Amino acid sequence: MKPAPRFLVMGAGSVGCYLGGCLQHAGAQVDFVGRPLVLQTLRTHGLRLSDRDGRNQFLAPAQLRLHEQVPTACHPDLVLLCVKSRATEAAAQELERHLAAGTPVLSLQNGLHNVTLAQAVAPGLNWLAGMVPFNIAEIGPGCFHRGSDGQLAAEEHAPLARSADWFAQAGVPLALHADLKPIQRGKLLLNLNNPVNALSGLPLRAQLLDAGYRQQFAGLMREALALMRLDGAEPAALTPLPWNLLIRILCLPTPLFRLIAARLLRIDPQARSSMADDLAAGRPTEIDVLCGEIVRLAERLGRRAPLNEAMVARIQTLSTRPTTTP
Ligand SMILES: NC(=O)C1=CN([C@@H]2O[C@H](COP(=O)(O)OP(=O)(O)OC[C@H]3O[C@@H](n4cnc5c(N)ncnc54)[C@H](OP(=O)(O)O)[C@@H]3O)[C@@H](O)[C@H]2O)C=CC1
Ligand SMILES: CC(C)(CO)C(=O)C(=O)O
Repeated sequence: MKPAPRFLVMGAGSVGCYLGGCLQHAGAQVDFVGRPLVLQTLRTHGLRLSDRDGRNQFLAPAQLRLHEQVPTACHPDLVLLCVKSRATEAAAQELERHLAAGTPVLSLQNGLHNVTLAQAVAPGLNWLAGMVPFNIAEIGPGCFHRGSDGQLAAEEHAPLARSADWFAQAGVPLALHADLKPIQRGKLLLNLNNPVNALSGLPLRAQLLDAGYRQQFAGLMREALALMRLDGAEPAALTPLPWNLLIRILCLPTPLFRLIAARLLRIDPQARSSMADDLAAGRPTEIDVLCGEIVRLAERLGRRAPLNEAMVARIQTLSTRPTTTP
Protein backbone atom coordinates (compact mmCIF):
# COMPACT_ATOMS: atom_id res chain seq x y z
CA MET A 1 0.00 0.00 0.00
CA LYS A 2 1.28 3.48 -0.88
CA PRO A 3 2.02 5.69 2.18
CA ALA A 4 -0.40 8.60 2.67
CA PRO A 5 0.93 11.81 1.14
CA ARG A 6 2.01 14.59 3.51
CA PHE A 7 0.75 18.13 3.04
CA LEU A 8 1.71 21.25 4.95
CA VAL A 9 -0.77 24.12 5.03
CA MET A 10 1.09 27.42 5.44
CA GLY A 11 -1.55 29.87 6.69
CA ALA A 12 -4.42 28.10 8.41
CA GLY A 13 -7.28 30.43 7.49
CA SER A 14 -10.32 30.00 5.25
CA VAL A 15 -8.62 28.42 2.22
CA GLY A 16 -5.95 26.53 4.20
CA CYS A 17 -8.31 24.99 6.75
CA TYR A 18 -10.85 24.01 4.11
CA LEU A 19 -8.46 22.42 1.61
CA GLY A 20 -6.17 20.93 4.28
CA GLY A 21 -9.21 19.53 6.08
CA CYS A 22 -10.61 17.97 2.88
CA LEU A 23 -7.23 16.34 2.14
CA GLN A 24 -6.86 15.02 5.67
CA HIS A 25 -10.40 13.68 5.70
CA ALA A 26 -9.53 11.75 2.53
CA GLY A 27 -6.59 10.10 4.33
CA ALA A 28 -3.64 12.43 3.77
CA GLN A 29 -1.37 13.58 6.60
CA VAL A 30 -1.75 17.33 6.99
CA ASP A 31 0.20 19.76 9.18
CA PHE A 32 -1.41 23.17 9.68
CA VAL A 33 0.72 26.27 10.43
CA GLY A 34 -1.34 29.18 11.67
CA ARG A 35 -1.79 32.00 14.14
CA PRO A 36 -2.29 31.18 17.86
CA LEU A 37 -5.90 32.41 17.96
CA VAL A 38 -6.94 30.33 14.96
CA LEU A 39 -5.15 27.26 16.32
CA GLN A 40 -6.83 27.73 19.70
CA THR A 41 -10.23 27.71 18.00
CA LEU A 42 -9.32 24.49 16.17
CA ARG A 43 -8.07 22.92 19.43
CA THR A 44 -11.37 23.75 21.07
CA HIS A 45 -13.85 23.07 18.31
CA GLY A 46 -12.05 20.80 15.83
CA LEU A 47 -12.42 21.38 12.10
CA ARG A 48 -15.81 21.08 10.39
CA LEU A 49 -16.09 21.17 6.60
CA SER A 50 -19.19 21.76 4.56
CA ASP A 51 -20.05 22.68 0.99
CA ARG A 52 -22.90 23.38 -1.38
CA ASP A 53 -23.09 19.71 -2.36
CA GLY A 54 -23.81 18.39 1.12
CA ARG A 55 -20.29 17.77 2.42
CA ASN A 56 -20.40 17.57 6.20
CA GLN A 57 -17.13 16.28 7.63
CA PHE A 58 -15.51 16.66 10.99
CA LEU A 59 -11.96 16.30 12.27
CA ALA A 60 -11.73 16.20 16.06
CA PRO A 61 -9.14 18.41 17.81
CA ALA A 62 -7.00 15.37 18.64
CA GLN A 63 -6.76 14.50 14.93
CA LEU A 64 -5.31 17.87 13.96
CA ARG A 65 -1.56 18.55 13.67
CA LEU A 66 -1.40 22.24 14.58
CA HIS A 67 1.73 24.41 14.70
CA GLU A 68 2.56 28.07 15.27
CA GLN A 69 5.69 27.68 13.17
CA VAL A 70 6.77 25.33 10.43
CA PRO A 71 7.68 22.19 12.40
CA THR A 72 11.25 21.01 12.27
CA ALA A 73 11.93 17.67 10.59
CA CYS A 74 8.84 18.09 8.45
CA HIS A 75 9.05 16.59 4.98
CA PRO A 76 5.84 17.43 3.14
CA ASP A 77 5.26 16.12 -0.36
CA LEU A 78 3.51 19.41 -1.09
CA VAL A 79 3.06 22.71 0.78
CA LEU A 80 -0.12 24.74 0.22
CA LEU A 81 0.66 28.45 0.58
CA CYS A 82 -2.59 29.97 1.85
CA VAL A 83 -1.56 33.28 3.45
CA LYS A 84 -2.83 36.61 2.16
CA SER A 85 -0.49 38.20 -0.37
CA ARG A 86 0.91 40.73 2.14
CA ALA A 87 2.33 37.77 4.10
CA THR A 88 3.86 35.94 1.13
CA GLU A 89 7.48 36.95 1.61
CA ALA A 90 7.64 36.30 5.36
CA ALA A 91 5.92 32.93 4.92
CA ALA A 92 8.23 32.00 2.05
CA GLN A 93 11.32 32.77 4.13
CA GLU A 94 10.01 30.77 7.07
CA LEU A 95 9.30 27.81 4.81
CA GLU A 96 12.75 27.94 3.28
CA ARG A 97 14.41 27.98 6.72
CA HIS A 98 12.70 24.72 7.71
CA LEU A 99 12.09 22.65 4.59
CA ALA A 100 14.40 20.60 2.40
CA ALA A 101 15.65 22.33 -0.76
CA GLY A 102 13.36 21.71 -3.70
CA THR A 103 10.19 21.11 -1.64
CA PRO A 104 7.24 22.00 -3.90
CA VAL A 105 5.03 24.85 -2.66
CA LEU A 106 1.72 25.58 -4.39
CA SER A 107 0.50 29.17 -4.00
CA LEU A 108 -3.30 29.19 -3.72
CA GLN A 109 -3.45 32.95 -3.37
CA ASN A 110 -5.17 35.66 -5.36
CA GLY A 111 -2.98 38.04 -7.37
CA LEU A 112 -0.51 37.52 -10.18
CA HIS A 113 2.90 37.70 -8.55
CA ASN A 114 3.00 35.69 -5.32
CA VAL A 115 5.17 32.98 -6.84
CA THR A 116 7.65 35.52 -8.24
CA LEU A 117 7.88 37.28 -4.86
CA ALA A 118 8.31 34.00 -2.99
CA GLN A 119 10.88 32.74 -5.47
CA ALA A 120 12.94 35.94 -5.03
CA VAL A 121 13.20 35.59 -1.25
CA ALA A 122 13.24 31.78 -1.01
CA PRO A 123 14.86 30.46 -4.19
CA GLY A 124 15.62 27.08 -2.61
CA LEU A 125 12.01 25.90 -2.79
CA ASN A 126 10.03 24.85 -5.84
CA TRP A 127 7.33 27.53 -6.24
CA LEU A 128 4.20 26.70 -8.23
CA ALA A 129 1.19 28.85 -9.08
CA GLY A 130 -2.37 27.80 -8.33
CA MET A 131 -5.84 29.32 -8.33
CA VAL A 132 -8.88 28.86 -6.08
CA PRO A 133 -12.09 29.77 -7.92
CA PHE A 134 -14.57 29.22 -5.09
CA ASN A 135 -15.42 31.06 -1.93
CA ILE A 136 -14.60 29.71 1.52
CA ALA A 137 -15.94 31.31 4.65
CA GLU A 138 -15.62 30.51 8.33
CA ILE A 139 -19.28 30.26 9.23
CA GLY A 140 -18.74 29.32 12.86
CA PRO A 141 -15.73 28.62 15.11
CA GLY A 142 -13.66 26.03 13.22
CA CYS A 143 -16.43 25.58 10.59
CA PHE A 144 -15.32 26.24 7.01
CA HIS A 145 -17.84 26.28 4.20
CA ARG A 146 -17.41 26.34 0.42
CA GLY A 147 -20.11 28.69 -0.78
CA SER A 148 -19.62 28.70 -4.55
CA ASP A 149 -18.38 26.37 -7.30
CA GLY A 150 -15.43 25.90 -9.64
CA GLN A 151 -12.33 23.76 -10.07
CA LEU A 152 -8.95 24.36 -8.48
CA ALA A 153 -6.24 25.04 -11.05
CA ALA A 154 -2.45 24.91 -11.03
CA GLU A 155 0.46 24.94 -13.40
CA GLU A 156 1.48 21.58 -14.83
CA HIS A 157 4.34 20.12 -12.82
CA ALA A 158 5.46 16.64 -11.78
CA PRO A 159 4.88 17.07 -7.98
CA LEU A 160 1.38 18.34 -8.69
CA ALA A 161 0.61 15.52 -11.11
CA ARG A 162 1.46 13.14 -8.21
CA SER A 163 -0.82 15.05 -5.79
CA ALA A 164 -3.70 15.55 -8.23
CA ASP A 165 -5.23 12.14 -7.39
CA TRP A 166 -5.37 13.15 -3.75
CA PHE A 167 -7.12 16.40 -4.51
CA ALA A 168 -9.64 14.43 -6.58
CA GLN A 169 -10.18 11.89 -3.77
CA ALA A 170 -10.67 14.76 -1.35
CA GLY A 171 -13.47 16.14 -3.55
CA VAL A 172 -11.48 19.25 -4.56
CA PRO A 173 -10.11 18.22 -7.98
CA LEU A 174 -7.10 20.11 -9.28
CA ALA A 175 -6.89 20.81 -13.02
CA LEU A 176 -3.33 21.21 -14.33
CA HIS A 177 -2.58 23.74 -17.09
CA ALA A 178 0.53 24.22 -19.21
CA ASP A 179 0.22 27.98 -18.69
CA LEU A 180 -1.61 29.30 -15.65
CA LYS A 181 -1.07 33.00 -16.46
CA PRO A 182 -4.27 33.49 -18.52
CA ILE A 183 -6.25 31.78 -15.76
CA GLN A 184 -4.67 34.02 -13.11
CA ARG A 185 -5.54 37.07 -15.22
CA GLY A 186 -9.14 35.86 -15.51
CA LYS A 187 -9.27 35.35 -11.75
CA LEU A 188 -7.89 38.85 -11.26
CA LEU A 189 -10.74 40.26 -13.37
CA LEU A 190 -13.31 38.42 -11.22
CA ASN A 191 -11.54 39.54 -8.05
CA LEU A 192 -12.13 43.18 -9.03
CA ASN A 193 -15.52 42.56 -7.45
CA ASN A 194 -13.85 41.97 -4.07
CA PRO A 195 -13.63 45.67 -3.12
CA VAL A 196 -17.13 46.34 -4.47
CA ASN A 197 -18.40 43.50 -2.31
CA ALA A 198 -16.38 44.63 0.72
CA LEU A 199 -17.69 48.20 0.47
CA SER A 200 -21.28 47.08 -0.09
CA GLY A 201 -21.43 45.33 3.30
CA LEU A 202 -23.61 42.72 1.58
CA PRO A 203 -23.05 39.02 0.98
CA LEU A 204 -21.82 38.28 -2.57
CA ARG A 205 -25.14 37.07 -3.94
CA ALA A 206 -27.15 40.00 -2.60
CA GLN A 207 -24.48 42.40 -3.87
CA LEU A 208 -24.58 40.88 -7.36
CA LEU A 209 -28.36 41.29 -7.37
CA ASP A 210 -27.93 45.06 -7.00
CA ALA A 211 -27.69 46.87 -10.35
CA GLY A 212 -25.55 49.71 -8.96
CA TYR A 213 -22.89 47.38 -7.53
CA ARG A 214 -22.89 45.34 -10.75
CA GLN A 215 -22.25 48.54 -12.73
CA GLN A 216 -19.25 49.29 -10.50
CA PHE A 217 -17.88 45.78 -10.93
CA ALA A 218 -18.43 45.93 -14.70
CA GLY A 219 -16.65 49.29 -14.88
CA LEU A 220 -13.57 48.00 -13.06
CA MET A 221 -13.54 44.89 -15.23
CA ARG A 222 -14.03 46.78 -18.51
CA GLU A 223 -11.12 49.08 -17.70
CA ALA A 224 -8.88 46.17 -16.71
CA LEU A 225 -9.83 44.01 -19.71
CA ALA A 226 -9.02 46.81 -22.16
CA LEU A 227 -5.58 47.25 -20.59
CA MET A 228 -4.83 43.53 -20.56
CA ARG A 229 -5.75 43.34 -24.25
CA LEU A 230 -3.63 46.38 -25.05
CA ASP A 231 -0.80 44.52 -23.35
CA GLY A 232 -1.47 41.44 -25.51
CA ALA A 233 -2.33 39.40 -22.40
CA GLU A 234 -5.75 37.84 -22.94
CA PRO A 235 -7.38 36.50 -19.77
CA ALA A 236 -8.89 33.00 -19.87
CA ALA A 237 -12.69 32.94 -19.56
CA LEU A 238 -13.58 31.53 -16.15
CA THR A 239 -17.33 31.54 -16.70
CA PRO A 240 -19.26 30.12 -19.68
CA LEU A 241 -19.49 33.71 -21.03
CA PRO A 242 -16.82 35.57 -22.99
CA TRP A 243 -15.58 38.64 -21.04
CA ASN A 244 -17.27 41.32 -23.18
CA LEU A 245 -20.60 39.57 -22.94
CA LEU A 246 -20.23 39.05 -19.19
CA ILE A 247 -19.60 42.77 -18.74
CA ARG A 248 -22.70 43.60 -20.80
CA ILE A 249 -24.81 41.13 -18.86
CA LEU A 250 -23.69 42.64 -15.55
CA CYS A 251 -25.10 45.96 -16.77
CA LEU A 252 -28.58 44.57 -17.53
CA PRO A 253 -31.54 45.37 -15.26
CA THR A 254 -31.70 42.95 -12.34
CA PRO A 255 -34.67 40.80 -13.48
CA LEU A 256 -32.93 40.13 -16.82
CA PHE A 257 -29.55 39.59 -15.13
CA ARG A 258 -31.12 37.11 -12.72
CA LEU A 259 -32.55 35.17 -15.65
CA ILE A 260 -29.47 35.13 -17.89
CA ALA A 261 -26.79 34.82 -15.22
CA ALA A 262 -28.47 32.16 -13.09
CA ARG A 263 -25.24 30.16 -13.07
CA LEU A 264 -23.17 33.08 -11.78
CA LEU A 265 -25.64 33.44 -8.94
CA ARG A 266 -25.10 29.91 -7.67
CA ILE A 267 -23.55 31.27 -4.50
CA ASP A 268 -24.65 30.56 -0.95
CA PRO A 269 -26.55 33.49 0.53
CA GLN A 270 -23.97 34.06 3.28
CA ALA A 271 -20.78 33.93 1.11
CA ARG A 272 -18.65 37.11 1.15
CA SER A 273 -15.41 38.00 -0.60
CA SER A 274 -12.14 37.50 1.26
CA MET A 275 -11.67 41.29 1.19
CA ALA A 276 -14.98 41.78 2.99
CA ASP A 277 -13.60 39.57 5.77
CA ASP A 278 -10.39 41.62 5.93
CA LEU A 279 -12.16 44.95 5.97
CA ALA A 280 -14.62 43.80 8.62
CA ALA A 281 -11.76 42.50 10.80
CA GLY A 282 -9.74 45.73 10.38
CA ARG A 283 -6.92 43.83 8.62
CA PRO A 284 -4.99 45.26 5.65
CA THR A 285 -6.64 44.17 2.41
CA GLU A 286 -5.29 42.73 -0.85
CA ILE A 287 -6.40 45.80 -2.84
CA ASP A 288 -2.84 46.45 -3.99
CA VAL A 289 -2.60 43.10 -5.79
CA LEU A 290 -6.09 43.44 -7.32
CA CYS A 291 -7.06 46.97 -8.47
CA GLY A 292 -3.47 48.08 -7.71
CA GLU A 293 -2.23 45.57 -10.30
CA ILE A 294 -4.45 47.22 -12.95
CA VAL A 295 -3.22 50.69 -11.98
CA ARG A 296 0.39 49.54 -12.40
CA LEU A 297 -0.43 47.88 -15.73
CA ALA A 298 -1.94 51.17 -16.95
CA GLU A 299 1.18 53.08 -15.85
CA ARG A 300 3.42 50.61 -17.66
CA LEU A 301 1.38 51.13 -20.84
CA GLY A 302 1.41 54.94 -20.49
CA ARG A 303 -2.35 54.96 -19.73
CA ARG A 304 -4.58 55.56 -16.73
CA ALA A 305 -7.06 53.32 -14.94
CA PRO A 306 -9.20 55.91 -13.13
CA LEU A 307 -11.86 53.53 -11.79
CA ASN A 308 -9.32 51.10 -10.37
CA GLU A 309 -7.25 54.03 -9.02
CA ALA A 310 -10.28 55.41 -7.21
CA MET A 311 -11.08 51.99 -5.77
CA VAL A 312 -7.54 51.59 -4.43
CA ALA A 313 -7.80 55.00 -2.78
CA ARG A 314 -11.21 54.24 -1.22
CA ILE A 315 -10.17 50.92 0.24
CA GLN A 316 -6.84 52.24 1.48
CA THR A 317 -8.54 55.13 3.25
CA LEU A 318 -10.91 52.74 4.98
CA SER A 319 -8.30 50.20 5.99
CA THR A 320 -5.89 52.81 7.37
CA ARG A 321 -8.61 54.64 9.33
CA PRO A 322 -7.84 54.18 13.04
CA THR A 323 -10.48 52.14 14.83
CA THR A 324 -12.33 54.23 17.39
CA THR A 325 -12.54 52.96 20.92
CA PRO A 326 -15.99 53.22 22.52
N1 LIG B 1 -11.37 33.07 1.26
C1 LIG B 1 -11.69 32.81 0.01
O1 LIG B 1 -12.84 32.51 -0.30
C2 LIG B 1 -10.68 32.85 -1.07
C3 LIG B 1 -9.40 33.32 -0.84
N2 LIG B 1 -8.48 33.31 -1.85
C4 LIG B 1 -7.12 33.77 -1.64
O2 LIG B 1 -6.45 32.82 -0.82
C5 LIG B 1 -5.49 33.48 0.02
C6 LIG B 1 -5.82 33.14 1.48
O3 LIG B 1 -7.08 33.70 1.78
P1 LIG B 1 -7.89 33.34 3.10
O4 LIG B 1 -7.79 31.90 3.38
O5 LIG B 1 -9.22 33.96 2.94
O6 LIG B 1 -7.03 34.13 4.17
P2 LIG B 1 -7.12 34.09 5.76
O7 LIG B 1 -6.74 35.44 6.22
O8 LIG B 1 -8.44 33.51 6.17
O9 LIG B 1 -6.02 33.02 6.17
C7 LIG B 1 -4.64 33.22 6.16
C8 LIG B 1 -4.14 32.94 7.57
O10 LIG B 1 -2.73 32.76 7.52
C9 LIG B 1 -2.17 33.45 8.63
N3 LIG B 1 -0.75 33.67 8.39
C10 LIG B 1 -0.13 34.61 7.63
N4 LIG B 1 1.21 34.46 7.67
C11 LIG B 1 1.45 33.40 8.48
C12 LIG B 1 2.63 32.76 8.92
N5 LIG B 1 3.85 33.17 8.54
N6 LIG B 1 2.52 31.71 9.77
C13 LIG B 1 1.30 31.28 10.17
N7 LIG B 1 0.13 31.85 9.77
C14 LIG B 1 0.21 32.89 8.94
C15 LIG B 1 -3.00 34.71 8.68
O11 LIG B 1 -2.79 35.42 9.87
P3 LIG B 1 -2.71 37.07 9.82
O12 LIG B 1 -4.07 37.54 9.42
O13 LIG B 1 -2.31 37.40 11.22
O14 LIG B 1 -1.67 37.41 8.80
C16 LIG B 1 -4.39 34.11 8.54
O15 LIG B 1 -4.85 33.62 9.78
C17 LIG B 1 -5.61 34.97 -0.30
O16 LIG B 1 -4.68 35.34 -1.27
C18 LIG B 1 -7.03 35.09 -0.88
O17 LIG B 1 -7.19 36.18 -1.76
C19 LIG B 1 -8.77 32.82 -3.10
C20 LIG B 1 -10.02 32.37 -3.37
C21 LIG B 1 -11.08 32.36 -2.40
C1 LIG C 1 -13.91 33.31 -4.81
C2 LIG C 1 -13.77 34.82 -4.83
C3 LIG C 1 -13.80 35.30 -6.26
C4 LIG C 1 -14.96 35.45 -4.24
O1 LIG C 1 -15.26 34.93 -3.03
C5 LIG C 1 -12.46 35.18 -4.21
O2 LIG C 1 -11.47 34.90 -4.80
C6 LIG C 1 -12.28 35.90 -2.93
O3 LIG C 1 -13.20 35.99 -2.12
O4 LIG C 1 -11.15 36.39 -2.72
